Amino acid sequence: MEGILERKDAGDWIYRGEGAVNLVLAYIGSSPTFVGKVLRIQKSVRNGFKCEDGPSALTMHECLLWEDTKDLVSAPTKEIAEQQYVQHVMIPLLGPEHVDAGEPVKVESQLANVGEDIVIHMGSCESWFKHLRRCLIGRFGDMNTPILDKLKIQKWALKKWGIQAGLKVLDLNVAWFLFELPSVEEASRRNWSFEGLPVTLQPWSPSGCCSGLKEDGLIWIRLMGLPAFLWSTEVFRALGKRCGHFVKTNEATAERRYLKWTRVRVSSEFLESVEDNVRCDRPAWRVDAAKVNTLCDSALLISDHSVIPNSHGILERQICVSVEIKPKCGFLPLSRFIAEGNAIKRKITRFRMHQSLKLHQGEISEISEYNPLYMFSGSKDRVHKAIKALFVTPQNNFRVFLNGSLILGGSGGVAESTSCVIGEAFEDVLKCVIRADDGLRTTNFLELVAEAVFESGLLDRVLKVQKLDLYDIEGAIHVYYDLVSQPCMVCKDLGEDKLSGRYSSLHSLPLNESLNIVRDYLIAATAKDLSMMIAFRPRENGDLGSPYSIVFLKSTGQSFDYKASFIDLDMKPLKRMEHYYKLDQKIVSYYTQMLKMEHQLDKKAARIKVNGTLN
Ligand SMILES: O=P(O)(O)O[C@@H]1[C@@H](OP(=O)(O)O)[C@H](OP(=O)(O)O)[C@H](O)[C@H](OP(=O)(O)O)[C@H]1OP(=O)(O)O
Ligand SMILES: Nc1ncnc2c1ncn2[C@@H]1O[C@H](COP(=O)(O)OP(=O)(O)OP(=O)(O)O)[C@@H](O)[C@H]1O
Repeated sequence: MEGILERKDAGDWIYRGEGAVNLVLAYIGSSPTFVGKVLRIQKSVRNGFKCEDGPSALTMHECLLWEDTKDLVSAPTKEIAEQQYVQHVMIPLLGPEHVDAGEPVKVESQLANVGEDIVIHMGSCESWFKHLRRCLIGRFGDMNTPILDKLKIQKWALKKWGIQAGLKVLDLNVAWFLFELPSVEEASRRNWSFEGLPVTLQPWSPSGCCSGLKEDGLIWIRLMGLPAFLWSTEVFRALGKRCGHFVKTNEATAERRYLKWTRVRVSSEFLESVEDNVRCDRPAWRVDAAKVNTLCDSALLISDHSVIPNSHGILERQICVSVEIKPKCGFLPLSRFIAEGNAIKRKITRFRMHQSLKLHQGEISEISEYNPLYMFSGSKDRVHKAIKALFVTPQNNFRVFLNGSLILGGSGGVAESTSCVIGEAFEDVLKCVIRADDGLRTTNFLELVAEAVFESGLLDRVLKVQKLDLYDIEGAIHVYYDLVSQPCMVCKDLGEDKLSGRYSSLHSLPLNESLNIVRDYLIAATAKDLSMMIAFRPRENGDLGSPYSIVFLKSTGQSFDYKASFIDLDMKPLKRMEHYYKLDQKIVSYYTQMLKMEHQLDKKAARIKVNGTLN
């Protein structure tokens, strides 16, 4: 396995799908590190989003909002912030079994002192060794050390070691920092402490690192005991620059299949090449809307949830069919802050109303009969009805994969309604999965999906999280403006006095309550946008113990192992609150106008019927 994905690796990755924010690639190569994984790469919206490596990936107000989740607030990049959000916010709510997140920091601590061996070309690392003689490795506290601010450490080091200039600090990972300094003498003279944490400094010398020369001019380097070194963007950057040529990692490093996700270093050439390769697989409008963000130097490696590995994490040559369901919001809001004119929101689902607007805007060609209230009803029959409606109109809410390849639904976007031809082709492909006569396989398959959705009980959890949105956007938006210390635009537009009007109770909440409301609203927004993937593998007679749940399809007498997972648990940006409010108003106002028009047309038609004229 290569530590950095380079241009030559791009051919091993093929298009799997995409949403508004990420492009997802599936692996078709043979490296054990990547088999059974997908790579999630950030896109940059054409109007300007940049992958920034600032001191925090969050805005000042977001830092305030998530201040109780320290690891999230201190995340240096947007991508790490996403990981931390899944880890610390969504997993506790949805349960760890079905969320693919793990924790990179803790993973390292499990392996502390194991060491990380890589091979580099001897000839190319001379300058690196020279450079390293001027470097110290500092360990601040232990692996439980809260994330430390590199700038603070830099200031501390400058002051303590009396260095005027030439000090560089590299944030290696968690408690580890690499210091490059003009002279290591002053620093290594004695033990130090930083904010009460003991600081251990060690010089990084080749003799301490190398475990022996290889005959072919290659050398093994042990990277200071912590595997995370290899997986740190900064270290890869340093290695790339200073060693020139990174050849491979040792077996143990490569055998990290048990990790649920990892950040992988990617070169911009890899990203550019991948972008070229997959362009023709992407929906044209997605290509126009966003391109791969080649400024990012890492991507997320996540388990491929469309396939089921065996209990040892190995993918077998067995048929695996999977469904992806984006169930959207599963309840009707009750908030007392919903304006009278918007009362329709209490009766009609947001999904249904949004369908009308989407149709009007040409985003879809047909209204879906899918009803999220059925999907979340907890009744098997209704879940079944919901799944059948999704099959008929998959849009971006339903996809089916066979061994990782899309066999139904829209690749990276919205699918047209399922035509007879598509339906027949699907029925045919199901031959290898469902043992039933022609014409019955799709019906049985949809029953299997409904059974698993119902059995798993996962949607109950999702609904609970969605319902954290107690105030509806019509309430939460007022609180938002207070949090960001801006005049409330909603009160202004409504001509309300913020302090004495209908929303004054919201505008006079203590800060901690305001924070809770907006935080819960955003968490609920994630839960309203997530997708669930369920992968099925037929159980053969004699299959012994399996780590997966089992679902029995009565109509065909078949049993299936199934694995259900959530994907797309991204944090929603705080500033999107305004967009949420505007979109909500637009959806409701379009729908109410449409109802009015329909009503008028009905009346007119009734008059024609009675009078036989248009008057
Ligand atoms: O606002 P919605 O309900 O239209 O949801 C958006 C989705 O549209 P949908 O209606 O499901 O087709 C939208 O899906 P598409 O890109 O249209 O497939 C995204 O999921 C978007 O989230 P983000 O921009 O990736 O953070 C979603 O935005 P959020 O509302 O989750 O922020
Ligand atoms: N872990 C995974 N295993 C298998 N397929 C995946 C995985 N993650 C994502 N995909 C596929 O890639 C597609 C896009 O991924 P994802 O939903 O994460 O993108 P996004 O840009 O965050 O989406 P959205 O715009 O909906 O927020 C998914 O619809 C799914 O088909």
